[in-house]
Amino acid sequence: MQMQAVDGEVHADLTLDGRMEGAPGLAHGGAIAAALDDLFGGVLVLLETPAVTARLNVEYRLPVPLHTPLHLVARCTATEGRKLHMAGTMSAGEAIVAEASAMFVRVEIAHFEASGVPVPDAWRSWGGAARG
Ligand SMILES: CCCCCCCC/C=C\CCCCCCCC(=O)SCCNC(=O)CCNC(=O)[C@H](O)C(C)(C)COP(=O)(O)OP(=O)(O)OC[C@H]1O[C@@H](n2cnc3c(N)ncnc32)[C@H](O)[C@@H]1OP(=O)(O)O
Repeated sequence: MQMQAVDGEVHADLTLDGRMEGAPGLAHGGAIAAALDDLFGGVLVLLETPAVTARLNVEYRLPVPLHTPLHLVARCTATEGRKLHMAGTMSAGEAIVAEASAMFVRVEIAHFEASGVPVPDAWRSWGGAARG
């Protein structure tokens, strides 16, 4: 998913296809949640903060059709120690089809390095969990 930073928010355009089908012709709720969670990952890049999803809440407002352009927007609404609160929307045209809120928790880069797969070099200059 291609993301763009606009005025402190992260925007993305996405069209879901048959691989993301739930009910016939409609997007699977898990795909909608994954897209919004991924977008919150983009907010972390904007903030240069390594963190992970601790809690994700999705409100499914309308069925999401496949093969239809969707617009997603996310931002960080508050920080509280290691906790980052996120909010985002997915829209089809003028209609908001899903809204998400999430709590991320800042971690050290070592959290990701534990997988054994190298992290991007840029992440090493970011502030980790110790940052206030
Ligand atoms: C991931 C990318 C990051 C870098 C950015 C690059 C972006 C690149 C762009 C795009 C790439 C794609 C990026 C995708 C993005 C999606 C993100 C994911 O999918 S992340 C995978 C799913 N999430 C996990 O795997 C977490 C698993 N959980 C943990 O590792 C731990 O539980 C962790 C770190 C969340 C907390 O563990 P503790 O031991 O470090 O800290 P404790 O003391 O337990 O919690 C700290 C505070 O948070 C609260 N807390 C923790 N979990 C909570 C929960 N589930 N609900 C409510 N509060 C919770 C606690 O009560 C505590 O609060 P008090 O400080 O006491 O006030």
